[in-house]
Amino acid sequence: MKWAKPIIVKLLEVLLEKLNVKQIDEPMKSVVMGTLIVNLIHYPVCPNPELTAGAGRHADVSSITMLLQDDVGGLYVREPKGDGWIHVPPVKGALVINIGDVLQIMSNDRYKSVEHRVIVNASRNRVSVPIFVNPAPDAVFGPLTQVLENGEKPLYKHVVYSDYFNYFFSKGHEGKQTIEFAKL
Ligand SMILES: O=C(O)CCC(=O)C(=O)O
Ligand SMILES: [Fe+2]
Repeated sequence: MKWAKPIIVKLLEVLLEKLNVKQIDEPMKSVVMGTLIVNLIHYPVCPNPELTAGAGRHADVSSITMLLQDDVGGLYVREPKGDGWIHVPPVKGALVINIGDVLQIMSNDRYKSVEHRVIVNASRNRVSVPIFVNPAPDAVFGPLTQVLENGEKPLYKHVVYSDYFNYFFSKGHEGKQTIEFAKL
């Protein structure tokens, strides 16, 4: 986490600057990076990948997710337009950065969280290490005043992060459905 944190801060600074947030102060920090969670995921080899849920289609409930994947592959993101899936090929030394629902909501849809899924491999085990950059559980987030200052209509209400998180885990993965929880 020591090496990851400065990269996370830099990425968030750049993304938030485009939303007119000049500096990430303590309250903003608690919203965009109040909780950092590292997962170590093992996808066992499976002779019939099409019969197995590696990771069902979902969008992350993070502000951003930073993912290190090994060289097996199997991560797919939804095509921006259409129903297809695009493989995210492993690139040695590269990290995959996902936008999560929290940034989509805060940006009032300027940024879009990416729907993704994982298909397991028929001949090799796969390991991935995502870092979820989440709000603190008690942080309240919604469309930023900086984004709405020109009279733009908010598309989302303000929600407590733990409510959003619990809603996500209360049901199966169903693509980008979770964000409906915060829709106005
Ligand atoms: O294993 C991966 O590549 C992605 C995992 C994932 O999407 C998740 O844990 O939210
Ligand atoms: Fe994910």
